[in-house]
Amino acid sequence: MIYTLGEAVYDILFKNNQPAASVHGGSMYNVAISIGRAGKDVAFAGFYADDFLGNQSRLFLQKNGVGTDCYRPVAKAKSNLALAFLNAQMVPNYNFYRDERLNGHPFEIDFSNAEFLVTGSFYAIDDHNFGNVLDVIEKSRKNNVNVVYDPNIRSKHLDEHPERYERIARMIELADLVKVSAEDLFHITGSKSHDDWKKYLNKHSAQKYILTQGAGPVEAVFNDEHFIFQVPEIDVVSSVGAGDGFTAGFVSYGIEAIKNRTHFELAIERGISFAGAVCRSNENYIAAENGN
Ligand SMILES: Nc1ncnc2c1ncn2[C@@H]1O[C@H](COP(=O)(O)OP(=O)(O)O)[C@@H](O)[C@H]1O
Ligand SMILES: O=C(O)C[C@@H](O)[C@H](O)C(=O)COP(=O)(O)O
Repeated sequence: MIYTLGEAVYDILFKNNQPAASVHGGSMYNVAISIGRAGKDVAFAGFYADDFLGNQSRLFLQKNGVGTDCYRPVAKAKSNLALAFLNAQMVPNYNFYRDERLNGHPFEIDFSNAEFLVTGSFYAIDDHNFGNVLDVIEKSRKNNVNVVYDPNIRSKHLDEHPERYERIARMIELADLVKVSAEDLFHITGSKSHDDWKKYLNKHSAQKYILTQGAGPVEAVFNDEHFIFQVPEIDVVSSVGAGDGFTAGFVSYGIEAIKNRTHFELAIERGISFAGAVCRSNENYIAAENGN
C-alpha cells in the first residue's frame, strides 16, 4: 500500500487568460489518482470540505481506485481553489484560495501494510500542519515505511518565512527519497547553480534524490552514484501535475525502486513516462489506459 498525504485543491486552468479546464488537484491528490489508475494499492490521507466540490473530490478518488478511509470531511469548510494561469509553454503560475478550517487536523493512519508514504508541498510546511505531518513521518520511519518528500514550492510560500526553510530542511533530512524540481531548488536556495543545489542537498543528508527540470534532463543520485536521463520531446497540453505524475510513476514501480540501483533507474524511466502522459492532457494525472 502507498499512502499519499496532503491537500485537495480544485484547479481551474486558464489558457490565454480564459478558463480552459478544471480538475481535482493538489500535488499529493494528483499522485494518488495516477497510482490508482496504474492499478496499484493506494490511499489518500487528508481533509476535505463537506461541500459539493469536496464530496466530488472523494468520489473521484474512489472512482479511480484510491482508498479514502483516511480522507476526512470537515464540516462548514469550503473547498480550496487554485487558479492556474498557463503560459505559452503551458507552465502554470498559481493563485491559491484556501480555507484555514481544513488545516491543523491530526492523522490516523495504519501503516501495517504500507510500503511508501509520499508527502510534501505547502500543506506539509504550513504552521498548522507541520507538527501533524512530522508525527506521521516519524511513525512511518518506525514502521519501516519509505518516506518520499517533494517540496513542490511556489515562491510566495517562502517569502519572509524563515521557519519554512527550516521545515523543508527537516523533511529532507527525514526522507528516504527526495523528489525535487529545479524550480523548488531555486526558491529554496535562491541560486540557479547546480553546485549550490548539490551542496544544499548534501548538507541535509539527502542520499537518494531525483531532480526534474521540465523539458531538461532528470538528474538523480543513488548513494554515491549520479545518473542523467534525457526527457523525450512532447507537445505539452498542460504541465500541471507533471512532477506529481513523475512521483506516481516512480513509487508505483514498487519498493525495489529505492532499494536497488538498477530498479532505481527503471523506476525513474517509468516516472518520466508517467510525467509525459500527464503533460499530454489537461488532466493532472495519467489517463486510465496509460496505467501499465
Ligand atoms: N515541456 C516538457 N517537455 C517534456 N517533458 C516535460 C515537460 N515539462 C515537464 N515534463 C516532464 O515532467 C517532469 C516533471 O516536470 P517539472 O516541471 O520538472 O516538475 P513540476 O511539475 O514538479 O514543476 C519532467 O522531468 C519531464 O519528465
Ligand atoms: O498543490 C499545488 O501546489 C498546486 C495544485 O493545485 C496542482 O494540482 C499541483 O500540485 C501541480 O503540481 P506539479 O506536479 O508541481 O505541477
